Amino acid sequence: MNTLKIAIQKSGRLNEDSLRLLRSCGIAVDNGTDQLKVTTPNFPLEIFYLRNSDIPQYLEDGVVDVGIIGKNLLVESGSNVRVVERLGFARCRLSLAIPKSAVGSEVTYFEGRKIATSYPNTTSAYLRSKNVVAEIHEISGSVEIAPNIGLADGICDLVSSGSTLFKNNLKEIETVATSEAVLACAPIITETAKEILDKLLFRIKAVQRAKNSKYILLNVPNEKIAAVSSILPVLRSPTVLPLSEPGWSSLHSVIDEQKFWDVIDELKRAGAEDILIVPIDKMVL
Ligand SMILES: Nc1ncnc2c1ncn2[C@@H]1O[C@H](COP(=O)(O)OP(=O)(O)OP(=O)(O)O)[C@@H](O)[C@H]1O
Ligand SMILES: O=P(O)(O)OC[C@H]1O[C@H](OP(=O)(O)OP(=O)(O)O)[C@H](O)[C@@H]1O
Ligand SMILES: [Mg+2]
Repeated sequence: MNTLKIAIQKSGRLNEDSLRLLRSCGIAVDNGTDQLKVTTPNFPLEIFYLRNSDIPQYLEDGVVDVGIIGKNLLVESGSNVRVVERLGFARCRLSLAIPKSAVGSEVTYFEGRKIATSYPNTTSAYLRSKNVVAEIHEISGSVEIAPNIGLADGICDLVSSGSTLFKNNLKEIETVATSEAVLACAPIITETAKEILDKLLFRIKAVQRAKNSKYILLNVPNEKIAAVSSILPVLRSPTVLPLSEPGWSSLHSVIDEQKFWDVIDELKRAGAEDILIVPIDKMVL
């Protein structure tokens, strides 16, 4: 069958955002609560709903062509798998943490001590790179509890808001790696799968670009158009349309949302009024 086989986490932190991404690419997706393998009616995809931790191996073996997983897991599995696109969700970091009451603020704290983690390979590589010799105690979940029950002197685990560390009386001392969800590709895929992947990537990029950009409309007196335009961090020169009120124009353009906040005060000082910022659904350049 001429399809691209894609692995998605069956349930957990990546599931919802992965499905949302495919849907925002115009692909009709079933949520996979009953079936572990579904095809999509309006795009040549075969979706495999799998355990997150199994996806790197399925990719490496070529059972699936691509998969959405956390970069942290790819690094840990050491698999020969290519990242083809960063997806910007499930952002977190793998960090070292120790009890709040412990004296120490860096990795050397762990010299000759015991560290609990679900990421033994990444953790030992980091300790090696820092010339620290520590004992690694591997556990598969609820790692933050380990120091409190005397299982280890500290941990190396994923942190996002930091609330799990806080609740367990731990303090973060060093970031080992940062992570986000990525689209990863098997070492070898067929030409047909590659063509479908290119189409999927084209859509994903259009969606990602749109997410970070906003459509901006503002009114400005004609004599201030040049000044306002020079401040706007836009893709190209803005569209200028006359208002029915003589001497005034409306400026339209696309801007990076973050940059907009940096220049808002300057824009107002230069004469911009009635500023509207509108979301963009898709953006093809
Ligand atoms: N607190 C967090 N904030 C943001 N992203 C996170 C967080 N915790 C984990 N992640 C990311 O989400 C991925 C999936 O985590 P999740 O806890 O859903 O699955 P899991 O328990 O690791 O795997 P499995 O599906 O095999 O049970 C992780 O590999 C990581 O990339
Ligand atoms: O910094 P925070 O926002 O508190 O998030 C960090 C927590 O999230 C993850 O666990 P998860 O909730 O996925 O539980 P799990 O160990 O069962 O996978 C991670 O292992 C941390 O425990
Ligand atoms: Mg988890």
